[in-house]
Amino acid sequence: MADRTTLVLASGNAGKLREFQHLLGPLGHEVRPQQDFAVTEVEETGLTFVENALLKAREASRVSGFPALADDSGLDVDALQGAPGIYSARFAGEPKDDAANNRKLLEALEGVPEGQRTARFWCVLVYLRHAEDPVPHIVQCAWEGEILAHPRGEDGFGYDPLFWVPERGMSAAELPAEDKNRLSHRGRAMTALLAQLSGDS
Ligand SMILES: O=c1nc[nH]c2c1ncn2[C@H]1C[C@H](O)[C@@H](COP(=O)(O)OP(=O)(O)OP(=O)(O)O)O1
Ligand SMILES: [Mg+2]
Repeated sequence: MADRTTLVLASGNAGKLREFQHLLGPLGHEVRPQQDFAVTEVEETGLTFVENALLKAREASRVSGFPALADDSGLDVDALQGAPGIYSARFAGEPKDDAANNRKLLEALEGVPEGQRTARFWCVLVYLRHAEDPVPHIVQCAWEGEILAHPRGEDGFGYDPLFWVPERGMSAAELPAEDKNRLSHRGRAMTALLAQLSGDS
């Protein structure tokens, strides 16, 4: 990514937008939400995070004419054999609802004791220089944690209130934004993507 790139974030998620602006703004990059260009949500028909991220990035770049960054992410819970996984955003059905998803996750894990509630967030980032870019930059990162029995904290988004961060002894929704950005699946994936892109124009 060149110095001071303007890119479109191929996401309708305000929580992701906040985190990417925090990660990329200080480096001089302008992160514009896809809503600025009237990009509408694509159907996430892939069977993997990477396929879904590619679909989102391609559409946002096609419509906006800018390089696009897409994030497809989700929660992988061991006791649920990897669910909700790529279906995390709609775990409790349509329309997407974080509170309903969190309730459904707690129900699904009822009776599962501490120690067997291990989980991880996955984040797959795709960067396309243009809509027909045949060589997308792709990174995949996980963030290990455990699913709490009760929500804690007010910050973040999505499943953050139920995601225990062992290395910090608090939930992801209790972590200061700066710390979440440094530790999280998304923060570390962005760092890895920037490393991959350095030297690229
Ligand atoms: O740091 C996170 N903290 C809490 N929850 C998170 C995080 N990262 C992903 N998640 C959850 C939210 C959503 O339930 C799913 C992502 O689904 P995903 O399709 O990638 O995003 P989305 O539909 O909200 O927005 P969009 O597709 O427009 O980018 O995983
Ligand atoms: Mg989505």
